[in-house]
Amino acid sequence: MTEPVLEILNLRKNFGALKATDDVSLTLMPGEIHALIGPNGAGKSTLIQQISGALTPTSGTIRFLGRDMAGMDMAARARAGLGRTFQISSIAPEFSALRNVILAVQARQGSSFRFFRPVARDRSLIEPAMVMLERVGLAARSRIPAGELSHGERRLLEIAIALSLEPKAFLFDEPMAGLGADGSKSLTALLSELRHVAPILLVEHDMDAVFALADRISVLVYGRIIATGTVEEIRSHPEVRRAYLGEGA
Ligand SMILES: Nc1ncnc2c1ncn2[C@@H]1O[C@H](COP(=O)(O)OP(=O)(O)OP(=O)(O)O)[C@@H](O)[C@H]1O
Repeated sequence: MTEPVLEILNLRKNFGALKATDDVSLTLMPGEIHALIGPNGAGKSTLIQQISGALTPTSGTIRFLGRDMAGMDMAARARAGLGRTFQISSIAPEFSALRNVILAVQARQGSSFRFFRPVARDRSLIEPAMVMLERVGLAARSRIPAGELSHGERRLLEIAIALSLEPKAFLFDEPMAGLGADGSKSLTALLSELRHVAPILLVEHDMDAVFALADRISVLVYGRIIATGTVEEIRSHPEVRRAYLGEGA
């Protein structure tokens, strides 16, 4: 049987009396996009933050590639292959798009032997960095300072940086936020391909994107998962329609 890449078991996070995560169990399987949807305040960010290591669960287990992540901080989880973007921006605005990706490639390769070498002329860093920029469609913008890129382009640059770290799973927290229709469309196409690089746990309010992308959807309401299923199962689920999508959905 195929093992999940990420497995969450009976996770709970209390903020005082508030059960922000209330006995959540879910899996992320190889090759899939698993979308997590729910109304504002349902606990989506709280859940993602526990997976990334920004918040410590009250109880429960998070396993990544079979390993219990309890006690691992955010950096250790990132090194283990948990790729996360959109909440902590890792972009240096004064550096070119290329240089931003080079720094990530260098971090991945380990920089100790390169310390005194001029990074900008090191082909073993430039070539893989350009491959990442090409993959996200930013190759033609490689020389532009990151601070001058559009909002949508910075999203793509964040993905190129995340890709350089060779993730084994992606956590994407509202990647479509603030993008126009064109930006959402191209990011949707990119995420659809990225699932083959590493599976994606996707928190997203843009339901068009969710319905276009998700292999499975879990619906979170008041910290609890009320349903997990395919797009069709979730669209026709009576409790989901009542609690979240509305009867017109
Ligand atoms: N640090 C905190 N201390 C106390 N309560 C918190 C804290 N962080 C979140 N909460 C509460 O936990 C609940 C879940 O919040 P969370 O931000 O995870 O929801 P969300 O589903 O991500 O919402 P949104 O869609 O608006 O981003 C909310 O009631 C929120 O007010």
